[in-house]
Amino acid sequence: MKAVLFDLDGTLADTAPDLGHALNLQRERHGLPPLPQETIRPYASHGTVGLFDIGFGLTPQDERFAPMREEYLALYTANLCLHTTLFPGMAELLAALEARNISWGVVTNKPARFTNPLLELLGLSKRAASIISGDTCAHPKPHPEPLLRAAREIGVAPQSCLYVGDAERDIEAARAAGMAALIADYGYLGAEDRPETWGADGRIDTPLGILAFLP
Ligand SMILES: O=C(O)COP(=O)(O)O
Ligand SMILES: [Mg+2]
Repeated sequence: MKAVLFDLDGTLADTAPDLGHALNLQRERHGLPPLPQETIRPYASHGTVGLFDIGFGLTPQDERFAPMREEYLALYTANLCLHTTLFPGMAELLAALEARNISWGVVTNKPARFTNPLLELLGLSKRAASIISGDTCAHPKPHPEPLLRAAREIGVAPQSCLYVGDAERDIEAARAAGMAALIADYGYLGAEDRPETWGADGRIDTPLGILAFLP
């Protein structure tokens, strides 16, 4: 393994508190009471499609979806990093990778207008060897293109990359890209998720667990 690539929401950083905060601000605007964070958390790796399902019972086919999404994204922009932190152990893991000369990068479905400022606020922009967002390539995950783009930018073969994610589309994308894949069990898995059927190479319950899969 020459590089480790991370999903962002639910794998690298615990973004659910701020995603949920913005959702509750929007619910308040629409006369609805706040939802508990535990209710929102399992939807936090599924973008506005997931958040609007739990927050407003809206699907992308609904004509209210697009204007509501704009309103939500403005609220999230204004509150991007109030409560967001790296998951416990992640800072130590990144330092351990750098000490071993293993490159690391981020491949997320989050749009770049959020990914880039967030990684800057977390102090990671200059350390990441590649940062690929949901709108960097023509197709987001589960398409392999964003993962292949990251490997190309880092200058390593896909077969030498390990991808870590917390949603089925992450593992699907890694498989399709020819990369090894780990499931972050500490992320935003939902009650209906069946991670044992996703075909991953392993599961970790803490970021430092990744080290066991590296040379
Ligand atoms: O914002 C999203 O759609 C999910 O982001 P993730 O791919 O980093 O989990
Ligand atoms: Mg995720």
